[in-house]
Amino acid sequence: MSIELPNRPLAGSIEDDDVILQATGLKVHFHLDEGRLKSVDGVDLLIRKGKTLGIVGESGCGKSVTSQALLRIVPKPGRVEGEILLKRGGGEAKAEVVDLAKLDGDGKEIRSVRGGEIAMIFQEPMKAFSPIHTIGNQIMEAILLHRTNDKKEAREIALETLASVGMSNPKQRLDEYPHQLSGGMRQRAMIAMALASHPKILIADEPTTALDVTVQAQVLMLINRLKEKLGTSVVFITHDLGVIAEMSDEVAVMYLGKVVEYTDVDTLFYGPRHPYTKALLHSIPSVAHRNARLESIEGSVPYPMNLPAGCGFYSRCPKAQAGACNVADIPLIKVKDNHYVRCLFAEDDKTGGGAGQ
Ligand SMILES: Nc1ncnc2c1ncn2[C@@H]1O[C@H](COP(=O)(O)OP(=O)(O)OP(=O)(O)O)[C@@H](O)[C@H]1O
Repeated sequence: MSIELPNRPLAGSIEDDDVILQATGLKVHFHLDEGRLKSVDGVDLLIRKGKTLGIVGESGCGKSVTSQALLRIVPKPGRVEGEILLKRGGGEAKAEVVDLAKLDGDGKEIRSVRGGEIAMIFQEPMKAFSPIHTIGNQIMEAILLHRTNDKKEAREIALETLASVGMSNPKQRLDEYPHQLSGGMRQRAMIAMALASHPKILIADEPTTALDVTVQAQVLMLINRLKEKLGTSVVFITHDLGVIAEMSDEVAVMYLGKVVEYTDVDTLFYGPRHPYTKALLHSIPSVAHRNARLESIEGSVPYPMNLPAGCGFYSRCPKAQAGACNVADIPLIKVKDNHYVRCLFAEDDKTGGGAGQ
């Protein structure tokens, strides 16, 4: 497939060696009887080799639908538009760039990408497993599909993978059913299944939200360790900025279907520019300000249908100016190298006001 390479809305593109996926102008609109629901509305993302891109924002801002779009598993009547350029192959052969947005969502090619180049883990592992097959058979199925035709070898790889995610008694687990495992162990088994096919990209959508704090910390550590060892790129989706700090190299802050701030993790915490990012940061407890009152962001994320013109954060923003912010869509503005902000006043405030202030 020949593809015209896009311009560079962010610091880099699929032409760069370290970029494995580039989404440009990604939209997911649900065409409902009541109107068009714009869940994702013009998102640009870069996934770099061996790095973690964190996607953060409140409930309903479009994080999960963005990840569904990357795998082309958006439920009907959702429609994916824009470009999702993925490098496939590599190694001996030259990598081929494929636009996942143009593929048939049920076709052979996207099915080989799912669980091949890109794997996904969710909050609820029961969604990933069939209750009627053993853990071993399900992990082996992924291996037989993407790595080897030899059943004996596939069983050995499944065993190794289960051991590598810290599963106790991995040999016994192979023959157990998902309901026989604890929540934390099921999460590990799902990570093993996702990694068994050696994906280039692992998408983790709130994988630890349902776990207790200790198990959560173990699973996060495990993902970071495996990322280092295997060089996997990770897209980590969460509403929790503490988790973002621990996991991410770069961060996209989403609000109402759009990326409102995009930068490296240090800049996000120590020099945020978007009023929404600042509000999010002020709503988490910090060790330095343990006694300070926590601010919550007033109001809620509007429903993404029949939205008025202008900035999506207008109705909740302390800096909003009528006649400026509510007139036309606000572009993502580059404020410095690898720091992009969707706010007309991003350049005014160079002091940041983040977690370190
Ligand atoms: N299948 C669907 N049909 C119609 N609307 C949907 C569908 N899935 C999501 N939406 C809507 O799209 C918007 C974005 O949803 P999404 O699940 O991506 O948000 P999110 O940021 O992941 O939130 P959460 O953290 O609660 O999962 C929401 O307004 C949601 O109601």
